Amino acid sequence: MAAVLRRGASFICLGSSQLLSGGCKHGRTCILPFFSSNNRNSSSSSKIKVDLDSSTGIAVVKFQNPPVNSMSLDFLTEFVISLEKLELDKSCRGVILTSAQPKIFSAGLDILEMYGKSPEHYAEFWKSVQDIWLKMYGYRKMTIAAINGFSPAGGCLVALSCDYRIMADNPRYRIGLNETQLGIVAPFWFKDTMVNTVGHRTAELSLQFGLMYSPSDALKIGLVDQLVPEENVLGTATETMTKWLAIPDHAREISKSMLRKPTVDRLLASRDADTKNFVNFVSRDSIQKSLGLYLTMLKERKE
Ligand SMILES: CCCCCCCCCCCCC/C=C/C(=O)SCCNC(=O)CCNC(=O)[C@H](O)C(C)(C)COP(=O)(O)OP(=O)(O)OC[C@H]1O[C@@H](n2cnc3c(N)ncnc32)[C@H](O)[C@@H]1OP(=O)(O)O
Repeated sequence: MAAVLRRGASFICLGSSQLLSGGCKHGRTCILPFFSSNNRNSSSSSKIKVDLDSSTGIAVVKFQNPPVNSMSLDFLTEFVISLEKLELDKSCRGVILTSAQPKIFSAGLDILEMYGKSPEHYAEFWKSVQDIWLKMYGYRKMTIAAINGFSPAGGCLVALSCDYRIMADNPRYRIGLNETQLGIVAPFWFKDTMVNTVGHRTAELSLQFGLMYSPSDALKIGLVDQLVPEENVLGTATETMTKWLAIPDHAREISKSMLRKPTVDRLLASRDADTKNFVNFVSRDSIQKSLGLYLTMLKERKE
């Protein structure tokens, strides 16, 4: 398995062992072109666009998986590769996640990856969901979610896994872990991430009802840290990142690790069991029926 990277005008082919240390450990082929000019490095796979300004150390990672940035297996693979590459890049100190799609940060996991597929496919998909959360929640560099639209379920998890969340103050947007509304269950590590952010009681209400919060309600419960006018989301995220980067990296990193490592270790200790649980759960006829009804509902809403 090889990945082809292009730096400036040259192409580099990487074998899987290099990918383990330098980027992809997922055994999937990826093509990530790089264009350098002055202090900026831009790379764009089909679903993730990375723009790194090495003079500030800030990378902007944009989701570009229209129409709704649903997190398919391909999306998750490209996403984790981009984060791994940035983590290894010494010129990068902080990463801002945002969406290239209007009005949607991410619609969460791609439901089609959990519907009507084989157990082997479900297992592969779930491992990629675990990978992205493990990468993000334990990420060594500073991360900010610049939430410029709807952010249900997996989209909310990605935002929760960042160190700081800035959301567009648009009363139409919603964010939350709405899994129960689909007839499915947020796994324990989604729950842990929520509890660590908003506290146990709020998480109890939030997860059981599958609550989706308006930006102002999300701010009240601490699900997001700051609201700004929609057009200022990315600018504010960049200013905020600059303030965080005034803290020495090693001190911030160790503090983050002390707080988050026990939560990460819990999944690491039970990844296989968690995957089996997911496959068994999602393969049930009743769960497939719920997901099918939900997909139909999404389509009929438009008619
Ligand atoms: C013993 C028990 C142990 C328990 C063990 C636990 C096991 C674990 C269980 C499983 C856990 C899974 C965790 C799941 C996490 C998730 O993320 S699930 C996904 C949740 N997401 C949603 O509910 C969002 C649904 N989408 C929307 O609400 C809206 O689309 C939107 C985001 C608000 C955007 O609205 P709008 O702009 O109006 O666009 P639409 O017209 O609705 O959508 C456009 C097309 O996109 C399709 N689509 C939307 N979301 C998804 C999605 N998440 N996946 C796949 N496809 C999606 C939508 O159907 C439209 O399709 P077309 O009609 O074909 O155009």
